Amino acid sequence: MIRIIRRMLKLADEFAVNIKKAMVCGFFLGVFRNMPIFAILYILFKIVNGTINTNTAFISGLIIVVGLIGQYVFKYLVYILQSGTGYKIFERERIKIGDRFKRFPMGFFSDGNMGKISAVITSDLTFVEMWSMDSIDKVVTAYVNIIIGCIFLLILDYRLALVSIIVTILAMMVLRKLQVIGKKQSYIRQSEQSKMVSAVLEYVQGISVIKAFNMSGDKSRATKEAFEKFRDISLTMEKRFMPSMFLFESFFSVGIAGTIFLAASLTLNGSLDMSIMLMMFIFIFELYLPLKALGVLTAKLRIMEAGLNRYEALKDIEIIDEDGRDISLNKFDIEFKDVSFAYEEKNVLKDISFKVPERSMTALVGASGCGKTTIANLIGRFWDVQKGEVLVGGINVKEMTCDSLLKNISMVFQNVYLFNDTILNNIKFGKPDATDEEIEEAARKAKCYDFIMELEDGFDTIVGEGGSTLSGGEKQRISIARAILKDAPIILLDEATASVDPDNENQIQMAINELVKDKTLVVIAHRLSTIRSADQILVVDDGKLIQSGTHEDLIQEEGQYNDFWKRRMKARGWKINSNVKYQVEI
Ligand SMILES: Nc1ncnc2c1ncn2[C@@H]1O[C@H](COP(=O)(O)OP(=O)(O)OP(=O)(O)O)[C@@H](O)[C@H]1O
Repeated sequence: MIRIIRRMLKLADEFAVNIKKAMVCGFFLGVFRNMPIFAILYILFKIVNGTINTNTAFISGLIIVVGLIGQYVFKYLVYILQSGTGYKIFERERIKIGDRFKRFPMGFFSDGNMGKISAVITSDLTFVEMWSMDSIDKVVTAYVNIIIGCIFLLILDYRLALVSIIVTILAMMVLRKLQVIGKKQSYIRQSEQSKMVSAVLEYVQGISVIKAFNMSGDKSRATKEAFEKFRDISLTMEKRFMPSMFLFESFFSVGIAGTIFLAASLTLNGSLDMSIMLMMFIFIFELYLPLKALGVLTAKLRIMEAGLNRYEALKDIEIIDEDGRDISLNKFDIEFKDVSFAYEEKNVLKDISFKVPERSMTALVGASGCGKTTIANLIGRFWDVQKGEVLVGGINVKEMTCDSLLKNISMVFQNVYLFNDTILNNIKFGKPDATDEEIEEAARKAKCYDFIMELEDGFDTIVGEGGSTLSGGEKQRISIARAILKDAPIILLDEATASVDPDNENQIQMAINELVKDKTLVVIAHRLSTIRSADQILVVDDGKLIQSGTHEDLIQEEGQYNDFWKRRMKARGWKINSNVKYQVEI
C-alpha cells in the first residue's frame, strides 16, 4: 500500500504537494475521529467507578465537540485538497501520452495494441483517476486508527491488547495474500479486457464489410467470445478472492468473540476491572473497523497498481525520436542513400538510392505491394530504416525530432481520416492558429468552399467520425484544404485510385494543382498525366529501384515502365471506347 502511494506521489509531480497535505490532514482526521469514542469510554469508565462529576462530564463533552468539529474541518480540508487533483493529474497524463503516441514507431499501432491502448487510456486510467485520491486518504486514516487503537488497548490491559494485536497481525497476513491474488488476477483480467476492446473496435470499424458480406454471425461470434472470456475471468477473480476475503472477515468475528470472552473471564476471576471490561466491549468493535476498511481497499489498490503498471509500460515504449534534435531546415530536397527496410522480418526495400531535388516532382510507380507507400512513410519517419540513410534538406531524419521534421511535410493519403468535429476544425488541423479568412481561402483553393457553404451549418458542420457524413471526394478535398493551409514545403501524395465521379475527380485534381505549386512533391502515381508531367519517375519492383528518368527517357528503353505505360494507355483507350463519360485527362 505504501508502495502504491509512493508511485502516485511520483506520478502526481507538481500536484504531489496537495496529496501530501491531504495525507497530513488524513492523519489528523484519524486522530479527531477517535476523540469522541475515547471521551465516551472515559465517561463510561467514570460512571462505572462512580467517580463521575460535572467537571468530568463537561471535559468529556468538550472533547466530543472538539473531536466532531475537528473531524469536519479535516474532512473538508481533505476534500478540498483531493477534489479534482486526480482529474488534473490524469488530464495531464492523457495529454502527455497522446503526444508520445505521435512519436511511437507506426509498427506499435498494429494488431493487438489498439485494444491495449484503448483499455489503458479509458478503463485503467479512469479507475486510478477515480479511486486513487479517495484511497490514499482512507489508507492513512485507517493506519492511524489502527495504531491509536493498539496503543489505547496496551494502556488498558496488555493481555487484551496482545489478543487484539495477534488478530490484527493474522488479518494483515491474510490481507497480504489478498493483495497477491488481486495483483495476479487483475493482470489476467486486463489482458482479457484489452482483447475484448480490440474485438469491439474491429467489429465496429469493419461494420460496413460485415454487413456487405453478411458476415455478422462470424464476427459477432468472435466479439461474443471475447465478452464471454472477460466474464469468465471476472468471475474467477471473484471466486479466488472469496475464500481469503471470508477468512479475513472471520478473523474479526473470532477476534471480537475471543477478546470479549477473555475480558469477561479476567473480570470474573478478579484480574480485570469491570469498567475496563465494559470499555473493551464497546471499543473492540471500533478497533477492527479500520482494518476491515483496509481489506475492502486492497482489491481496489491492486487493480490500481496493475493499471498504473500498464500505463507506465505504455509510457516506457521507446519513442522513435528519443535522440532527435529540433532542427530548422533551410532546404527541402530529399535523398535516399542505400536504404534497406523491413517490417519485422519482411524485407520490403532493398538498397534504394535516389534524390528528389527541391521544388521538383517525383512520381513513384510500380506494381501493388512493391514498396511505394513505404518509401513515402520513411520520408515522414513513420518507421526508421535498418540500413542506409533518409535525408531531408541534407539532414538524416534520424537526427530530427518528429515534430521538427513533420512540420515541413504534408501528407495526403488515399484513405482520408476526418475527426468527429466541425469542418472548420478539421481544416484548421493543418495550422491551429489560422484565421477564419485563411481557412476559407484554403477551402476555396481546395475546391470545397462551395459544397461546404451548401451545408446547413457551413463550416460549423460536424462531419461524423472519420468524416462519415461526407462523400469520398468531399473528404479528400477537405484533407487537401488542410494541407494547403499547412503550406509545408514538402508534399507526399498518394493519388486516389478509388473511382469518384468525373466532376469530383476533376475538382480533386484542381485542388491538388493548388497544393503542389512550388513544392517538393513525391507522388505515388496512378494517373497518366501525373506520370507524364513528373520531373523524375522512379520505377520500383519488389523493393528495388529498377528504372529512373523522365517519361520521355523511360519510354525509349525496354523495361517495366514501357510495359506499364503501354498497359495504361490500353486501359485508358478501353475506358474511352466503352463510352464512359470519364473523358477528363487526369
Ligand atoms: N505495417 C506493415 N507491416 C508489415 N508489412 C507491411 C506493412 N505495410 C506494408 N507492408 C508490406 O510491405 C510491402 C510494401 O507495401 P507498400 O504499402 O509499401 O506497397 P505499395 O507499393 O504502396 O502498394 P499499393 O500500390 O498496393 O498501395 C507489401 O508487401 C505489404 O504487404
